[in-house]
Amino acid sequence: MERVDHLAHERNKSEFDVDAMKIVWAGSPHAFELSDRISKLVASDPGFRKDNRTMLSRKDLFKNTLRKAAYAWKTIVDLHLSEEEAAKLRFYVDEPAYTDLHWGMFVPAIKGQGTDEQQQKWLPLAYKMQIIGCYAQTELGHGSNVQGLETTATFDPQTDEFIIHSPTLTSSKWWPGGLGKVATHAIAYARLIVGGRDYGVNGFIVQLRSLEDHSPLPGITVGDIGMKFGNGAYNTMDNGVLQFDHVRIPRDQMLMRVSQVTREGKYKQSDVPRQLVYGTMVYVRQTIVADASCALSRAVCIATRYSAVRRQFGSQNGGPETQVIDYKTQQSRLFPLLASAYAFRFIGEWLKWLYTDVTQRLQANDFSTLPEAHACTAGLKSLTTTATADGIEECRKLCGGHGYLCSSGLPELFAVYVPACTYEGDNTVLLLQVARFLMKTVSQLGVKKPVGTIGYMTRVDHLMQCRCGVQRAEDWLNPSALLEAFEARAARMSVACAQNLSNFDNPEEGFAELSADLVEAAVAHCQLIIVSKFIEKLQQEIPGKGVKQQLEVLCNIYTLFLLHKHQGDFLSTGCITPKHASLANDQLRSLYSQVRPNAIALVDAFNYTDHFLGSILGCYDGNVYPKLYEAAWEDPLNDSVVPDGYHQYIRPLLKQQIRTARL
Ligand SMILES: CC(C)(COP(=O)(O)OP(=O)(O)OC[C@H]1O[C@@H](n2cnc3c(N)ncnc32)[C@H](O)[C@@H]1OP(=O)(O)O)[C@@H](O)C(=O)NCCC(=O)NCCSC(=O)CCCC(=O)O
Ligand SMILES: Cc1cc2nc3c(=O)[nH]c(=O)nc-3n(C[C@H](O)[C@H](O)[C@H](O)COP(=O)(O)OP(=O)(O)OC[C@H]3O[C@@H](n4cnc5c(N)ncnc54)[C@H](O)[C@@H]3O)c2cc1C
Repeated sequence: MERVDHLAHERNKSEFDVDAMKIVWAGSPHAFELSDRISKLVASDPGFRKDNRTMLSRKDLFKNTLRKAAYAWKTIVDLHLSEEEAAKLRFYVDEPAYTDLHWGMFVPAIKGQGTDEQQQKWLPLAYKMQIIGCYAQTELGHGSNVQGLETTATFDPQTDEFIIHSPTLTSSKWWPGGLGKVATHAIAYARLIVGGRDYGVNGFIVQLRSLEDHSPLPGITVGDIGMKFGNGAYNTMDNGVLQFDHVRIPRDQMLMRVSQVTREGKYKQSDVPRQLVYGTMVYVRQTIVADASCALSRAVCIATRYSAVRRQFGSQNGGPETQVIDYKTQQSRLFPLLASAYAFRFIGEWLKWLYTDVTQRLQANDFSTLPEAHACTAGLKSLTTTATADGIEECRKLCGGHGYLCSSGLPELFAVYVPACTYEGDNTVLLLQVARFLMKTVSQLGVKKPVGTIGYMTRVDHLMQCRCGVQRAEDWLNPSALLEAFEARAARMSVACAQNLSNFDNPEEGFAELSADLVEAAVAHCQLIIVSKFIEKLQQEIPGKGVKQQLEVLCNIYTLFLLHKHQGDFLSTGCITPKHASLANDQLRSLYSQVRPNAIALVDAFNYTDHFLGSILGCYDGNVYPKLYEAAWEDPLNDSVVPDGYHQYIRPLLKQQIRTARL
């Protein structure tokens, strides 16, 4: 049967080179080729089928995930895939699994916190998957408060071992992915006790299960913590519970890059900052920012394509009804999300650069940029995951009733994504870290020159009193006007918090009292980072017909949408007047019209296969209705026309004879 492209008329409207945009989205021609090849490989292999996920019981679902993970590994080995290709393959398999924690946290923790000898011993085993690791930090009683962890690692000088112990119920490890049913080893975080003294939390490599029969080793109690939110979704992951009963490990299984315990039982601190114990979290937060654009763009792709297919109202003289994408309300909800997906893509790229830079500096014993890297990764992780989780849910609503069907892909995408607001640092807790960094910067103004993303604070005197020069709606397209408004807002909110804080005798009490305002100041600062990096990106040369123009439109939409949404901040800090706000809104409306003919091509540029999207509403050819109709009949409930339970529960009801006055 000939395949009809129901969105061809939309694709013909586009005003830019989609293939060139695909390369910008991927990051480079190499990255594009890699993604394109591996995504097609996964999509064409029935071994990676995922359309039945939401209908499986937890046990079947989990076993199927184990099968897929093993199959993915076999594919990687058989095809001799490189590390980069293997990571892409796991990404396109698109199913949370123990391997995420093995590759994403266990390996990086050993790399970041292990000594050279420890890396040489453990990494080859991990790379070959002869051991499978997880990252066991969080406990039943404490997740955010890492310093409050209760598990102990007590040095025994007699045997040259650490005794790992869970002294209370609340000290049980709780949540680590891969721990529940799979991991053979964990990086367990525990309080280091040497000679009766508590040296704070450190990482230890602990074997949990036998490498012969997978049974827990003596002293280890381990299991899964139970069903989580949504069908399918994150239930493919075995988040686990773990208790240690005086488990002994050799001394050299303490990760010793940051601090060491000698054979004689002496504690020694390296000359690297103690905060490096938290280094794995900085790394993972950076990857979460990069992933946010993937999840959001996926939802946006589904909602945009479906909005062009779906028609409601507005038919005249028997002509077709209006495509819902033509409603300004639909555009004002959808296009800022499209723009955010691009903005997050570029901020993810930039953050990766920042992370690489800080890692190289750390290796050369330059620790100066670590606080900024921590603030950026924490703040941007918080901002992008919150916006993405909210954005996916908005996309579901943008798809009306059909968005609520699992076959739209959106419920599962939301359920998989939403814990990103919590894991790897609760989003509010992380913004408070940014706020601490901001307050420290303001308090040191005049003493220490702010640099990098906080560099705008060098112009604080100007930013505190500058006036917005916008006179016509088009003036809002001027990057300097936009940047100055965002810088002034961020600076004024931080300075106001610092001034309020100075009224408290006890700074910690003040910080707690003002924490809601501090979080808002942190948001303003992080939004400024995203806006300024998007603008910087556009100062580079970007090849391809019309590509740069499209990105300029998206950058302006992202920025003016934020200004519109947070106009309370801009107005109350006096950065803009109501007139400026209204001009920004006029400009935003006109930008929506400019993006409209290009909307489908802009989501095509993500280059997602139908397999990866996993959505009938978002399929490339837009042939939504026949596919929805067919899929309904695939549901196991439709296996028989008369449902199981009819004879037990429906027929007796229909046949009952009740004689009462009322009935
Ligand atoms: C909230 C904090 C940051 C607070 O820690 P604290 O020790 O009380 O810190 P403090 O006194 O405020 O600060 C001490 C100091 O440490 C700095 N700092 C804090 N974190 C980092 C870091 N990551 N890198 C570099 N520096 C860091 C702070 O800025 C402070 O610096 P300062 O003293 O001001 O110079 C921390 O404990 C934390 O990170 N909590 C969140 C826990 C978390 O993220 N857990 C992740 C578990 S793994 C996971 O969820 C896996 C995800 C699963 C998946 O991907 O599938
Ligand atoms: C799906 C999933 C996977 C996970 N995987 C892992 C893993 O592999 N390994 C691992 O070790 N952990 C893992 N975790 C645990 C995760 O890192 C923690 O849940 C997370 O860090 C949040 O900590 P918490 O649960 O203690 O939240 P809490 O800190 O108890 O948060 C509860 C509420 O208190 C607020 N709050 C807390 N502290 C403050 C404060 N100082 N000021 C103001 N408000 C505050 C928070 O904002 C939140 O609203 C996972 C969690 C999930 C959901």
